[in-house]
Amino acid sequence: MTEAIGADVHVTIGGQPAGALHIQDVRLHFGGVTALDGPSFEVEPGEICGLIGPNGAGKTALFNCISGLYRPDSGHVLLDDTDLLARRADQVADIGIARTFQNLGLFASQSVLENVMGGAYHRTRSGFLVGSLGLPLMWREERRERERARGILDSLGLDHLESRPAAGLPLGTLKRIELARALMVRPRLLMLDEPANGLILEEVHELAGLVRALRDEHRFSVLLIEHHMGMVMSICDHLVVLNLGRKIADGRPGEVRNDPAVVEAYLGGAA
Ligand SMILES: Nc1ncnc2c1ncn2[C@@H]1O[C@H](COP(=O)(O)OP(=O)(O)OP(=O)(O)O)[C@@H](O)[C@H]1O
Repeated sequence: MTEAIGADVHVTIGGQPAGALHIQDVRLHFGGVTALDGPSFEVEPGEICGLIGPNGAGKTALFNCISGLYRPDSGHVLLDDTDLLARRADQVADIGIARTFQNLGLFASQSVLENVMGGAYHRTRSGFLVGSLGLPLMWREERRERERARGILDSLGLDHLESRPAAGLPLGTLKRIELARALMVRPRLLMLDEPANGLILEEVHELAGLVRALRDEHRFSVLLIEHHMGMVMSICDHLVVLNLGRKIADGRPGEVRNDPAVVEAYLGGAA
């Protein structure tokens, strides 16, 4: 079980204005497989946009294009006016893009605090390893980020776990640790890849409330891949539906929910 989190979450993550994400005609092939067949859409600053669709629709492929892990064959991906396709995966955090992974990206043997601090690695001039050699500037950087990580853990009700290794902690707790690590980026756009996967219903409700509370307080934009329709419908302002690499719907959740193409491609199949 995860600890109860109220809707009133206060986290010191530092303010950066939310970014608008522009996806324009993105195409990506793997040999003969078309992963992305030209979807275009916008995520407005501060909105929670759900990216849904059946298995193999291209959702994770698009996440990987945004976060620099895949290079599309053509198209444009921008955060405000910054061209993300000109950046490497290790550079996108610098402009305020944070993501979580479908299968968790935590280091099992590291402590919870070390895992969360890893989210700020890009911010330090040296990296924490050099800092541990004792150079004063690096040491101050590390201490500053350590305090920020502690503040975020505290706000998410995880502070009592900071010295524990990630290994062996319940899945719901690990998901929140990953979220804490993403917050260390001071996100302008937070990308969540199936955060509810594997959680029990009560944990999904808690997570949904937490994501919305964080967005309400910090006004970052959220792009959410999620198969759990209860979570999607309860927190998304906007939905984009992919099927076979193409966008088949784009609009408010209530409208998209009843779109015949969506019912046919995805929601109907899941019902
Ligand atoms: N690295 C890769 N190599 C080859 N094919 C890939 C690769 N990544 C994705 N694909 C293919 O691209 C298509 C889209 O996959 P993707 O993982 O983006 O779907 P998805 O919508 O995230 O599905 P799911 O909901 O199951 O996670 C699929 O046909 C997949 O097999």
